[in-house]
Amino acid sequence: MSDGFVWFEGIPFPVVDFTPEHMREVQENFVFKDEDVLTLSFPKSGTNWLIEILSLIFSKGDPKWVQSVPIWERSPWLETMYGYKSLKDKEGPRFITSHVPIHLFPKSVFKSKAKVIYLIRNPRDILVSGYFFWIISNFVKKPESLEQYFEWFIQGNVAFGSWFDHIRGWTSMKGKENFLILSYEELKQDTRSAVQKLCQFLGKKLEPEELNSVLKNSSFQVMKENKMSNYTLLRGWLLDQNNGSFLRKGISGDWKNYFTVAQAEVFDKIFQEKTADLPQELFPWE
Ligand SMILES: Nc1ncnc2c1ncn2[C@@H]1O[C@H](COP(=O)(O)O)[C@@H](OP(=O)(O)O)[C@H]1O
Ligand SMILES: CCc1ccc(OS(=O)(=O)O)cc1
Repeated sequence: MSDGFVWFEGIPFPVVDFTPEHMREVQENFVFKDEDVLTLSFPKSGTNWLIEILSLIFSKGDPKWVQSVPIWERSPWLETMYGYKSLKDKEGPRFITSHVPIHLFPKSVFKSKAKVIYLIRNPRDILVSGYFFWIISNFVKKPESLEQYFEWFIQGNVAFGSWFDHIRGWTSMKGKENFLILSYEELKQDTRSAVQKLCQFLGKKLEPEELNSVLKNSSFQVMKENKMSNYTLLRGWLLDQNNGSFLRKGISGDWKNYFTVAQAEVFDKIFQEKTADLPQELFPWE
């Protein structure tokens, strides 16, 4: 640890439960199984919403599991020491979460038939969401202002590095049979259709009332009140005791309330430069 991050291969990671040695161990030794379901994202893309939906799909809409087991135990965060320990010898199908960029990820995933879901979100909303989350967190460098965090974000000096590199890396898997790209925006716009798409990808069939229960129990309001999913259990340790909320607004386009006109222009320019050669259908918000 040096400046509020742990650095591994030139990329900043959180300081709690991460070490470079451990990151190397995960990269070299974690073995994926064909039955695994892997949620991948850049932080603040709606990762925990997707985990809640997956938990409910596999429970056929029964909320018992999401109401009794913390979200980080249901789909542990692979690159943390805690997550790796709980996952590596676990029997049966596993839910696994990761924010690691593709070039530092365990190679075994590319040989397995594990179902991989990459969640993407407008990076402007990720930036704003990240700013409000990291200022109430105690495990990454805290920005002093949104202006400062804006600079860090476009330079890639935030937890897990550059959003642009992250999506370029992972979306190169587009088209593989076991790889699904889903956006926060499509989840928000038509949650029912997005959940049906997930079910199809996962080979799961839900009855209409089971689907309704998935939608109800993964809704923003219900998740915000579920202490197994709203991260209030970590208050006073990884999160500030009284400030802010993990489930903050849960909307698309909130960046418009925070970016100045100049920041919006700078971001547009960088976005265009860095994504010009990528399939534009990856970015449904543009
Ligand atoms: N059920 C839900 N519906 C909509 N957004 C949700 C949600 N659960 C979490 N989110 C949003 O997802 C973001 C967190 O993402 P992650 O899980 O990757 O850290 C937060 O965004 P905001 O800060 O914009 O509200 C949070 O509010
Ligand atoms: C407090 C542990 C925690 C919770 C949620 C996080 O968000 S994200 O998964 O990185 O987007 C990070 C850490």
